[in-house]
Amino acid sequence: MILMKDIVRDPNPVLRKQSKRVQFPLSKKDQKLAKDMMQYLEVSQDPKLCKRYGLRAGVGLAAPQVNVSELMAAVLVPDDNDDPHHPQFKAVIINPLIIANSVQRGAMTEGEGCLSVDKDIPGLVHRADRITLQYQDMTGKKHIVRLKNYPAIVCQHEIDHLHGTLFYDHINMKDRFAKQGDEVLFS
Ligand SMILES: CNC(=O)c1cccc(C)c1Nc1nc(N2CCN(c3ccccc3Cl)CC2)nc(N2CSC[C@H]2C(=O)NC)n1
Ligand code: NI
Repeated sequence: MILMKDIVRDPNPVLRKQSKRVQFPLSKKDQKLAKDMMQYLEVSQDPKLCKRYGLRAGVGLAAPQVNVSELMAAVLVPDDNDDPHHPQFKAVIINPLIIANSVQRGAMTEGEGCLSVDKDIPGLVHRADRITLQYQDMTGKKHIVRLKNYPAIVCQHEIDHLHGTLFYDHINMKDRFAKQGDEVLFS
């Protein structure tokens, strides 16, 4: 089970490395990693279990955050009314590729948090509002999905981790909450 002690913190250089492609069929190690990362998100989103294991709640976790420089991340974006049975987007995304970005930009009004960044870094994190994401699932099957708003933001945040980018790299430090043109803001 992944616990907070297993999560690498900024400025550990592993968070700035380029991850390597994952080969199929998945090794036993990669299968366990994928399951453990998704389990972390599920446990962290259950208030009782989150408290019991001393976790920080998250909707995304990337392999470099647990010290594995591979192109793999788990994403679990719950449904708005927090219905655990119908998440907005739930997937282990392997060798992900953003194959299209909307011109329209988007950002979360409250900014972003990251399990690997202990301090709060306020500011709008400017991203594409919609993306077309290609990834392989744990069986190696290729998927192409179109995402917008929260799920799109989370996937961009996690895919950034795979290429050594952290969310605050996208904040305009001179004017942290300045909108970029007709950027969509949502909470
Ligand atoms: C500095 N201001 C802020 O952080 C921030 C502040 C307010 C609102 C938002 C929306 C903010 N932003 C933000 N909030 C989240 N959570 C909201 C709470 N939630 C959660 C909490 C409890 C149970 C279940 C769940 Cl679901 C877990 C996820 N997550 C992310 N990110 C950025 S993309 C990856 C994702 C991530 O998992 N980070 C650890 N950003
Ligand atoms: Ni993060």
